[in-house]
Amino acid sequence: MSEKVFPKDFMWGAATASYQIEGSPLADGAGPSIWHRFSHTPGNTYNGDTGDLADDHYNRYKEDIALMKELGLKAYRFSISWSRIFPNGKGKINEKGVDFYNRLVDELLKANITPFVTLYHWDLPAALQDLGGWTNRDIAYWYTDYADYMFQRLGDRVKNWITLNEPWVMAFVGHFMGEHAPGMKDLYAAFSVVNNQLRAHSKTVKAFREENVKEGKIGITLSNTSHDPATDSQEDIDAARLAHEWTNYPLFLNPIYNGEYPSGIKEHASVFLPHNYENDLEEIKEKIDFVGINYYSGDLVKLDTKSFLGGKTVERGLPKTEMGWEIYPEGFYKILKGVQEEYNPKEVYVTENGAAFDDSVVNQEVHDENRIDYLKQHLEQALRAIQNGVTLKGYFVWSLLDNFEWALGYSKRFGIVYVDYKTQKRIIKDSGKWYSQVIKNNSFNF
Ligand SMILES: N#[N+]C[C@@H]1[C@@H](O)[C@H](O)[C@@H](O)[C@@H]2O[C@H]12
Repeated sequence: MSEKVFPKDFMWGAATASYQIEGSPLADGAGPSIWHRFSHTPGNTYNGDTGDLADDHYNRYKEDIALMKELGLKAYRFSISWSRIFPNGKGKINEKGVDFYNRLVDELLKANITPFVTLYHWDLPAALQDLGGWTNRDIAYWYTDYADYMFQRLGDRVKNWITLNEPWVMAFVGHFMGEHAPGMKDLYAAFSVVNNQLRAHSKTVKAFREENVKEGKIGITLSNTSHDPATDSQEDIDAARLAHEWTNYPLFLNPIYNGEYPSGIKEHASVFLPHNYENDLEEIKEKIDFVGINYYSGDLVKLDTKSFLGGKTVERGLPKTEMGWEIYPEGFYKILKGVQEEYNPKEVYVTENGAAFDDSVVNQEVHDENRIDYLKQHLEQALRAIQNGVTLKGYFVWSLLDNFEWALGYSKRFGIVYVDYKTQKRIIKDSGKWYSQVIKNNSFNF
């Protein structure tokens, strides 16, 4: 057995998102989000599940923060529901919505837990969707006004800000595949959403600098799947590279760091980018303080001229999680090493990593050895990345609690804490107890 020791002050945390855990989506003057609308539309979610109750975190946040303290979390990543603050997305402010997040932040600080706030985790105010949502160029102003208002209200206590969560998923799963809110199936719309999210992100970074949030840092969280070529043929190598540029961090970091879309996207997909997008690139190029990396799995990519951007994924035959995703820890290292080599961010945080398994309660315990194994294997790769020059400063496990897994509803459990949705009872899983020891020792045995 070898002990894997992390750097001193490594930021150990857990992550959640507003619509996935809070419940009470319309409480105290909040407006509906596109996920409230989407989940209440029959056929859109597993079993017709909605976020109406979820983990009832809106009412149980103190209990959940006590759990975080018991686990010994150093940090907690959560998102703000835009439509609690601006019920119509802009204009009238809902003070009771602001008050909830003020109380949440104050309770975290009382527990000596550092808040990491995600300003947008997919729950757009429905009123803005009625104006075109992320396909409307004006969203960049609406979003920046919302973000700037949050800097003003919480910036005295919240020092770590994430503008957008997984903008690729928002753009393509929500606007091309139609499987997430708002349920569109339009590739041109999806690419305009990419561009408008980048415009909104960079305008917000500028607003953040102007607000001069003392000791504040701002970044973006990006989804990633490790894509390797299925064979060593040049066509598969090219297809894998293109899949990487399209679905992973380059699609957003290349404009942010280099002021242009990745070369493969310009060559093979520029027709889908908005007219005159080039005029936005100078403004989009705006320094950020950290990059958030989300990672779950990897795949192999093979040339397939019938697929978008000419690549289809094939499997390695590895063990899978309940999501049907192959468990590929090596890919975690490749993504972390890759982002450092390609963009050299000042700081990197793993803002999500975790797994869904078929958890069951036995005598009020949850023995999820498979999740412990998944976390061990991935943390080993995270440490390897640090030892190989990656400026990795922290790790947020996804997720603190079992929660609403979007279109899959409550059928998938990612938490290190089990939630009985009927009774709202929380049970710390064996993985939560294991993770708590990792945090306490800043190390683990492998
Ligand atoms: N699926 N899955 C789990 C997890 C999802 O629950 C998060 O909300 C997203 O940020 C990201 O997709 C990852």
